Amino acid sequence: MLKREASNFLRRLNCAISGIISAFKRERNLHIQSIVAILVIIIAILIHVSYTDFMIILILIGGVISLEMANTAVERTVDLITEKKPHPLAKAAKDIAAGAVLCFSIISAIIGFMILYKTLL
Ligand SMILES: Nc1ncnc2c1ncn2[C@@H]1O[C@H](COP(=O)(O)OP(=O)(O)OP(=O)(O)O)[C@@H](O)[C@H]1O
Repeated sequence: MLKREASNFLRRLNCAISGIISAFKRERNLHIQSIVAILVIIIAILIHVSYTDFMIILILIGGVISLEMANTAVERTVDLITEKKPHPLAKAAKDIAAGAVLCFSIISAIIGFMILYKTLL
């Protein structure tokens, strides 16, 4: 029983890792966001942000990257269903998913600058 649970967990973990690899292979936005994330982490370390601020930065980075991956999943599902034929609902679904990433990215950038400003003051 426990062995089956463990094997199911490993199978799901393997699927999730495949999903991450698949998204990173094809999504240019994820490459850009990852480079920005690495730069932000390096700057945060160099200017000695507080432990709490560093955790906030990690949550924001995780949020942006996770939302981008969810956006990618929406895009691929829409393409699968519509076979890339134009449809107003397909447009709405993709635009709303992209809007969610934009909202969180803007909030993250604002919080990032607030942390930078507070730390350098
Ligand atoms: N089937 C469709 N019907 C109507 N409009 C669509 C459709 N597919 C895409 N669009 C419009 O084109 C825009 C770009 O779509 P696309 O699938 O190229 O996504 P993207 O945001 O450029 O992401 P990526 O380049 O990573 O695939 C969407 O945001 C949407 O407004």
